[in-house]
Amino acid sequence: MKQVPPGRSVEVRVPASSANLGPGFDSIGLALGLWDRYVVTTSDSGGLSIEVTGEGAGDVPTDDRHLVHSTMQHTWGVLGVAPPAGLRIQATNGVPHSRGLGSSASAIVAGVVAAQALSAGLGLDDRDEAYAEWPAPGQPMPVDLGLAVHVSSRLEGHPDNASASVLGGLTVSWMPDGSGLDRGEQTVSARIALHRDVEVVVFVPDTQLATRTARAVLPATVPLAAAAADAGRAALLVHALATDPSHLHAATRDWLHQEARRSSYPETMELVDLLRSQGHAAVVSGAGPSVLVLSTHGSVEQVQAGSLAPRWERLVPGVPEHGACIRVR
Ligand SMILES: Nc1ncnc2c1ncn2[C@@H]1O[C@H](COP(=O)(O)OP(=O)(O)O)[C@@H](O)[C@H]1O
Ligand SMILES: N[C@@H](CCOP(=O)(O)O)C(=O)O
Repeated sequence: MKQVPPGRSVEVRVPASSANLGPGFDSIGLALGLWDRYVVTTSDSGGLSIEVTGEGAGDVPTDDRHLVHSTMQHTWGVLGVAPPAGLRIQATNGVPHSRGLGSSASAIVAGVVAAQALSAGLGLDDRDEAYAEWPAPGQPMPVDLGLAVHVSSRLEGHPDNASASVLGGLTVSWMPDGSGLDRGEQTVSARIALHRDVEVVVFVPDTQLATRTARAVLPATVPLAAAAADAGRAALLVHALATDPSHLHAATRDWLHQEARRSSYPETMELVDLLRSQGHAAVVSGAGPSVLVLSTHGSVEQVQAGSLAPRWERLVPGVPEHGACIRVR
């Protein structure tokens, strides 16, 4: 088996994401302009070194349990290459953890694309011909984004966050035969151009909620009427985001997951209810507890938390056109 060579270094930047956007549960995602940055370097001396600054510093493990590291090992297994003898990961994290902003997906995507990039030129596929020589520092390093969507979605367990972090912008993801993530199907994503007027506001609380905990309260089955209503609104949501933002308020109604999780994030729903009563297209961001408002450039200043403001940090992060970026160091 070929081994990832020593002496390679890449810089990887990956954006946050907001999943669901109301009715698009487990399928629709939007990249947000909050970024994690990693420098990943291989060496010929054994051992692992991980340094973390920013979000998660002091909380995430800095040994082989670190999510970026474990994801890289998994990805090298998928690619059929042996890991390098030594690995250094320097993380500067800007994506808040356990706030419904896709931090775990960002970390997983970083691990997948870093592993792909560092294995370039090993003759693993046709694309590799171009990397017979390791590129000069500063060069962008393209990777197979379709593979990145698939591998990161399977590791994350749902494709909405990971797809947006890989591709940027607005994404809709699905499994071609519809039988779910746990049977090995390829995950596919469509990248949809956002209407130029769309702008987003995010309200981030101090409190955290693990996605696993928020998923545990969801029912295994839902009434047909709820599924039908969400399907219609999800279709309208794509139209509203791509073509006609005047429909955003109606398009962000959801009957599948937000009410079922209300007791997990009462303050989140209090803010969602307040903003929606004022006509803003507010939703729970991912599994919460952050709140996302889909607005327009002209209306964004009107999107305020009012009397609830002290509990929330208000951000206008922008929606990046591109997702994960990889450069040679
Ligand atoms: N950049 C990162 N580096 C290492 N671990 C991370 C990173 N981001 C997230 N994680 C792990 O993922 C957990 C949060 O994941 P999750 O509950 O899915 O919330 P989120 O909505 O932020 O994705 C963190 O507690 C941490 O264990
Ligand atoms: N579709 C998922 C999205 C979870 O997003 P996160 O950012 O909270 O991890 C869900 O709603 O469970």
